[in-house]
Amino acid sequence: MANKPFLNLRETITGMEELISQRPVPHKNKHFEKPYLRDKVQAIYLWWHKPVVDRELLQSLPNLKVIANSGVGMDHLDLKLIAGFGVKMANAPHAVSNSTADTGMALLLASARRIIEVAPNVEYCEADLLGVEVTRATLGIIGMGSIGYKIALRTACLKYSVILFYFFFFPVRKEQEEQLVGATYCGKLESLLQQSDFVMVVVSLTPQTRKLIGKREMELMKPTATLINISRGAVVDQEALVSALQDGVIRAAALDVTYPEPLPRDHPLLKLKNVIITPHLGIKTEKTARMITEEAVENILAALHGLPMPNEVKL
Ligand SMILES: O=C(O)C(=O)CO
Repeated sequence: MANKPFLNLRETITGMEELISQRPVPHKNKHFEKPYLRDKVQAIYLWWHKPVVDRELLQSLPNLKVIANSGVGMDHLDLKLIAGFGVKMANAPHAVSNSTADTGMALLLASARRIIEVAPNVEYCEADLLGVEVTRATLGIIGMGSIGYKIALRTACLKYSVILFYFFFFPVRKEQEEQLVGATYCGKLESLLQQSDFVMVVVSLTPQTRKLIGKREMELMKPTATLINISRGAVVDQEALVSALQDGVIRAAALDVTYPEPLPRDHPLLKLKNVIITPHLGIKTEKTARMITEEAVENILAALHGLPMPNEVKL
């Protein structure tokens, strides 16, 4: 019962099936194979990146006013193209921050204590299964948006020394937030990589952040360091990562994101013991799904009523 309103909302906004017409409209988007009244559609709620928003779709919806994204990352969208059609765009940075930060911390702890590697082994722990300590470790967070901040908050009880590096997407320092979480701003990515025991990647994927962490950056990291990526797979150079993990350049990696998603079954990353890969779990909790929907509805209603949208993405 508790799920019902949420599902109804989602179907009402995304579900073009609800807008029945007798005119079948073929479209390469699965969501649009069913008949619907194109000229009635004023808003789209993108649920886990679907439907694909391309020129063909935008051209087919003459009254579309707003698109609300169900997450914070928007690398799957051509924002210029959307703006060119006069359509407003919103995302959901607040709703996603806690659950994504939890995913990052879960990966960090699981990797530090080799939980996934040893879990199937119910024999008593052998000396060679030693992990690394997280208390008083140095955590480098690359990207201090809403998720980076929540990660820093979570580390306070572990007495981490948190160092931060902002990337292009968040060029403005948030000194008050830094103070609140006791984080030290690090002016150079190189020095963050050199100092950190755990490096957490939380930046958006943009042309500037694609392969931000490559061979050179991994070589700057400590051989005992762990790389955790909860942003987008393409921010890390995966080929360089495979070599770095095979050659002991870094200790381990924990990835919630890869490219492609999912990885082909024979991908070398899936064969390495010092890697944890989860299937882009980031925001996937029931509560977050509801909150994202609420945030999307708020934005959509604001746009349709000509009010300022709380999370408008401005180009
Ligand atoms: O919010 C997003 O875009 C995410 O992918 C979180 O995992």
